[in-house]
Amino acid sequence: MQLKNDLLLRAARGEQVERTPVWLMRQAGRILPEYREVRNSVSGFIELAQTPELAAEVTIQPVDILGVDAAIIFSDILVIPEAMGLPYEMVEKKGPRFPETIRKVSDLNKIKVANVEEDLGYVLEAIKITKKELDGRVPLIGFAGAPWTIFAYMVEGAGSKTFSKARAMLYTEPEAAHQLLGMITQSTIKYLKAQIAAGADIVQVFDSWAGILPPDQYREFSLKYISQICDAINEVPVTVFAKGAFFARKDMGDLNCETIGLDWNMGIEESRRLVGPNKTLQGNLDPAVLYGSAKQIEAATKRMLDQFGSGRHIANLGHGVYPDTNAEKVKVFVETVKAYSAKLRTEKV
Ligand SMILES: Cc1c2[nH]c(c1CCC(=O)O)Cc1[nH]c(c(CCC(=O)O)c1C)Cc1[nH]c(c(CCC(=O)O)c1C)Cc1[nH]c(c(C)c1CCC(=O)O)C2
Repeated sequence: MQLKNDLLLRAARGEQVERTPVWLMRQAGRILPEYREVRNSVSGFIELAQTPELAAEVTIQPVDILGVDAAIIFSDILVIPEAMGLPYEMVEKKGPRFPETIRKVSDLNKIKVANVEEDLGYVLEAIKITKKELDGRVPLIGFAGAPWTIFAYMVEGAGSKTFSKARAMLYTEPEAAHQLLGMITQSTIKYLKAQIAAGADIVQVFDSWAGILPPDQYREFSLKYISQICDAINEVPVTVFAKGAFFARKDMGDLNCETIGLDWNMGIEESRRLVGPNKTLQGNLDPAVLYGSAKQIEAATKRMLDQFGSGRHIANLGHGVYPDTNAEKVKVFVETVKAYSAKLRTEKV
């Protein structure tokens, strides 16, 4: 099916665009009252994510309501550990929890490489329904967690400020760590390929906990596996977002992917120098700017667009939108990107 708005895909591939495409990480979710309504009609997040018709509905809400240039499939990065044999719970107001964890070599017997069609069929079905209902309005983004971030949850068993158990394992059980990272990587490649076969137009890898590793360990235990994923996925453009990995930007410039996500601590001009000219950059407005006035949001968004200039860029926040953000403020961000980038790009030509 021909897309009516393919700005995101063209920007990812480095082609000319009339204006900068814009979407928000975590756009499908609690910032929208319409989401909360659907969410309240079921037992919780997991049931919602596992009901393809409802997952498709909340995936499309931000396209209708916020006017973003892409939909991202409603799911979670933690479906991979579940498909590998470690189920998760979503504890209200606290986040994910794994009753079983991996800490040592023998624990690897509890898990397997995911059987994607069988165990994640509900995500693939949600993608198919979403594609049909979007009817080519905007591209659909598929996603997965980066192996290191998934490892961190599987070992730690929950979110954490330090992920000290996961970090300890890199020293105490490095071989088991590599085995687990390898299994996650294989599962993730199968999963992303299945999402693409089901209709995802582009995929993003989230390394949310990149920033807690020292640079040498980041290279050995994270980038190595992200690089395998990038090499395996050639069907659609790939985006890598590694939160806090400011020290790895130069290495990320060598990844076999189209787009690198920046968080809001990463300087834009410095990132362009480090990453080089051959990648699209995505980001990176501070999500807290959306707590400011409409005037402040407009000014900060314009400043960001000026800094990215006429180079390859997809506008986004520097991390997921905070759940208590007012949706009207998100619209100010989206509208400002659309209007101001169109003006910048016509002036520059
Ligand atoms: C680390 C991570 C997770 N999940 C995700 C990441 C990587 C991105 C990031 O760094 O933010 C990714 C994710 N999670 C969700 C999406 C859906 C699509 C989107 O709108 O971006 C995506 C892309 C839905 C979700 N995932 C979750 C919710 C909230 C559940 C609810 O409705 O109560 C949603 C909408 C739950 C979740 N899931 C996770 C946590 C820590 C939590 C609890 C805290 C929180 O709510 O943010 C793990």
